[in-house]
Amino acid sequence: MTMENGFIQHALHAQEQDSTQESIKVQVKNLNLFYGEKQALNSINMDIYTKKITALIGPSGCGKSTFLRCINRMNDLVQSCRVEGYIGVDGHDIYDKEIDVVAVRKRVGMVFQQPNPFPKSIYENIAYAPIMHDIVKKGKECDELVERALRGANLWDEVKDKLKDPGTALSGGQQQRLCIARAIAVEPDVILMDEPTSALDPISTEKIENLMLDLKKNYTIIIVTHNMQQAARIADYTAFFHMGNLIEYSDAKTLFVNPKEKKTEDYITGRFG
Ligand SMILES: Nc1ncnc2c1ncn2[C@@H]1O[C@H](COP(=O)(O)OP(=O)(O)OP(=O)(O)O)[C@@H](O)[C@H]1O
Repeated sequence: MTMENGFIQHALHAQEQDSTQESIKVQVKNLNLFYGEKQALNSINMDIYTKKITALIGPSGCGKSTFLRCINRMNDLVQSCRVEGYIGVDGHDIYDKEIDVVAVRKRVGMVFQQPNPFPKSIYENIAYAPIMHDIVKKGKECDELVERALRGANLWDEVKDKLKDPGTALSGGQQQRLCIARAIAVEPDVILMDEPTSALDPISTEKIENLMLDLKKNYTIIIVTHNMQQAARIADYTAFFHMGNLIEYSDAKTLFVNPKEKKTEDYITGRFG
């Protein structure tokens, strides 16, 4: 079965399931990651739930971004990196030798810390990947998709009259929403966000946070953030990492209000980090 077919079958199956139950979108089992000799992730086990926001928090260098990048195989681009263990997206092992990495990255999109629009027009920033992946043809169909993605990222009203302007001419916050529009244009299931607001002012940050709350109606979102207030504001689930270990993972309220582990408590109360 191809990954695409598998995803469709899973989606149909998911519709048949009780919608009040949490379903697992990403399953991580015994994940170990090495950069050369150095182990950066130690035996991580984690179920990430469908259409929820999961925040990854922890002190600098604890492995949050490394873990995030495993979920769409971005670490493949790091030569010294070796991954052991299992990551399933909708039950498909994304590290399976047969799997198409391009299909994985289409299902699992990514938004980075620094907004990184292509040096192309606003329109082309959105249209490029869907045309490349044969999701739409040029013309009306593509115009509609561009509008849909920009509306989905709460950017349409601000850019609808200047779609031919360069994406790089937008403000930082608008550029980040353009990158989110670009990510959703290929209709992913999961969106990974690596500190998506850390380069933005408070007003742009609030817009992105509100956008994330909108997006989780349709997508599973996993976000790395240094900002614990942000995690507390938007996350349904939160995972606390420390020195490559997953120390505690639970619904966000429990983790912030009633953590089980002393290390978590020390971190969230600012005793280290
Ligand atoms: N490309 C790489 N090559 C070698 N080591 C790396 C690489 N990327 C990360 N590391 C190391 O892996 C560990 C985890 O780094 P990572 O960037 O995942 O942490 P982080 O929790 O996201 O940190 P920060 O919050 O500062 O971004 C660190 O010790 C880091 O130095």
